[in-house]
Formats: sequence, structure tokens, C-alpha cells
Amino acid sequence: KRHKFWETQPVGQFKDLGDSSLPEGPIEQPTPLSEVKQEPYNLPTPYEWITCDMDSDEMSNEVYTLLTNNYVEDDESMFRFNYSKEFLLWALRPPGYYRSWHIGVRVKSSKKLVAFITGVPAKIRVRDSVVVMAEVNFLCVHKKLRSKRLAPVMIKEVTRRVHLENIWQAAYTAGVVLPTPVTTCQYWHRSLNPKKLIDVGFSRLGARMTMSRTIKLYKLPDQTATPGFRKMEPHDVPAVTRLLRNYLKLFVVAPDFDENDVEHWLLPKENVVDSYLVESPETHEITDFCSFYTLPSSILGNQNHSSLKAAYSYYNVSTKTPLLQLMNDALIVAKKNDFDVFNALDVMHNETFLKELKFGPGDGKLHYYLYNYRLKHVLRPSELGLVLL
Ligand SMILES: COc1cccc(CC(=N)NC(=O)c2cccnc2OC2CCNCC2)c1
Repeated sequence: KRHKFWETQPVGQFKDLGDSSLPEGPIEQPTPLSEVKQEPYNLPTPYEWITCDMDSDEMSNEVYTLLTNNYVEDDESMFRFNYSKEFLLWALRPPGYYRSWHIGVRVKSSKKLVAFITGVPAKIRVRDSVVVMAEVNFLCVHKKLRSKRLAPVMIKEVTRRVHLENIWQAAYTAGVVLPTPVTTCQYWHRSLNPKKLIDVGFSRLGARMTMSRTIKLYKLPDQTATPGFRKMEPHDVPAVTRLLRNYLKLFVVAPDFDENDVEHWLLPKENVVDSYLVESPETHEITDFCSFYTLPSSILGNQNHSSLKAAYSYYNVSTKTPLLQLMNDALIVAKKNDFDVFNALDVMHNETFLKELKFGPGDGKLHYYLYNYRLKHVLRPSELGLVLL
């Protein structure tokens, strides 16, 4: 279980966990750009780097197909994330993105894309410091090329390209424990279509429960309950930015969103992200906000269903409407939009509604990591205000 690669990296090391003399903040200082390795790392002979221009329909199709067939599966290999093409274009082209951070590995002879890793720039506040980081995501190696130690060289290459842009920190998540989590989140699922979830093996019929009793248990009203609850619109960006920036101050680690970021990450985009807000019917003030992103999963080996339509809780702010009621309205609109399940992590204030809104705990954990930034203490999930895609 040794972390041969991670022990060589500027990340919190398990051996340092007790040592509270180590200061919070960057582990290594930036190096002069002239000293950053100018040429790409070496790949095994048959392979070459390819910068993936996601504006190219052909290239974004290849990326979509690689991930569809080779990206993260649940522990029992019953489901595989199936990010849509439009989701990937959204996730990879935020304000200030770098094409050079969309990195592919292809076979020199066949030009076949066999691996992928990405970064996007993000302003992340850690306590009182705002740090420009790379959010690293979508690390994927073709199933047939696993344990060729491609991942370490891909991580070094994205790190090198991030350094070339004078950025020295990164944030990432993983389902596995690496040196060293800043926090470890439990994920939770709320059934919206219990019959399908049981048919495909995502959920099991509870003990002493019939299917009709289960359907009734998860039934939701047809209409939302909160007066003034409506979809977010472009003219709401300034008010939502103010509301969200004020709320995210509560957390130790959180994005430092400006209006451009809010416009990109939170304006509704069909089949990608849904966001709703509460506009007070009296004062027209925007008092609350909720959002979720669309990440279907392929269902591997089921006769009747091939896709699970899943909503993932994103950023939610409640200042007047109780969070419980706000999130119940989110469940209602998700059900109305044919989502089968609504997922959430126990981050921010989510634990205040999970059990009451009939979320059940998932069978895995999601670990959050910072690269080249040490925190004095591991965080509670409720201290984390960052949701990665
Ligand atoms: C249901 O289909 C699945 C297909 C692949 C993996 C998993 C389990 C899993 N690993 N779930 C999560 O990581 C997860 C559970 C709740 C909320 N966000 C999550 O992950 C997000 C954030 C990290 N990048 C992937 C999507 C489920």
C-alpha cells in the first residue's frame, strides 16, 4: 500500500500528520518559470501527448467516448460515470481556462486517444488566503493500459503545464485514500425513482418493505412549496454572486466566485446544471439559492435500463427559506425533470437535511486533496465549501 509516487510530491505526508510545528500554507515555494521543465515528460515509446482542443467536435467526441468506456465505476462495477459532451465542454472551459491543460495521450501509430487528464483554473480561498489553483479532474487511463504507471507521468505533466502558467497549487478528489485528505466526505443518495433504482440494483428493497410502500415513501408533491421559487436567469447573476460569496465565507475552503464565475458555473444550462432561487414576492430580494448538476451513469449489464439519470447537489444557500424546505423543492424539480436519484455529499450544511429528506448513505467516500498546500488540521466535511464535478 506504499504511495511510491505520492511520497515524492509536495503534499501532506502521513508521517507529518502529528507534526503541528509545520506551518499552514504552501509546502514548496514557486520556482522561477525559467527553471520549470520546458519540454513534456517522456511517455513510454508507443505513446505521445496530444493537447485536446475541446472546440474540435472530433476531439471532444473522442474524449467523450474514452470517458464513457473507461472512466470511474462504482465499487461493484455496476455503474460508470457518463459525463455528457456538453457537460465536458462546460466543465473544461470556465473563465480563464487553458487549452494546454486539456491533456491527452494517444497511440503514435493509430492516433487513438487512450488517456486523459485536465486542469481548470479556480480561485480558491483557504481560510483568509485566496489562492489561484488548478482543479484537476477527469484522470482516465484506458482499461487496457492500466498498471502501466501512466497516471504518475500524466499527473507530473499536468503539474508541469500548470507551473508554466505560474500556478503552484491544485485541488482534486478521489475515491481512494492518498497522502493526505484535507477532508473525507460521505456521499448520500435520495431516491426519486425507487422502482428503477431497485430494478438496476442501485438500491435494495428495504426489509419488511413492499415496492408499493417504497414508491409511496419517496413520493414528492407535484409543486414546489416556497413562494417565489423560480429558475435562475441571467439578470440574477449579480444578486446570486452576492448571496453566494457571503454564504461561502462560512467555510474554511471555498471557491472565491466573481460574477463571471457565477455566470459560467451557475446559470442554468440544459442537461448540465440547474439552478433555482427564491425571490421574495414582497421585496423582490433574492434570499435563497439551490443548484444541482447532471451526471448520468451508464448502467453496466441491465436488460431494461442503460442509463441512470443522477442529479448532484452543487451550491445551496439558505438565508430565509429553511434549507430543508429549499432542498425539498430541489428534489421536487429534479423529480419533475425525470432524475432517478439526487446525490449529495455531507459538505457545507448538507447534513442538516440529508436524513430528514430521506437520503440514504452511499457505500463509499469521496476524499478531497490539496496539492502543495498544507492545512494544520484535517477538516470536518461541514467546513468544506467546495464541490468538484
Ligand atoms: C452511480 O454511478 C456511479 C458511477 C461511478 C462511481 C459511483 C460512486 C462514486 N464514486 N460517487 C461519487 O464519487 C460521488 C458521490 C456523490 C457526489 N459526488 C460524487 O462524485 C462527484 C464528485 C467527484 N467527481 C465525480 C462526481 C457511482
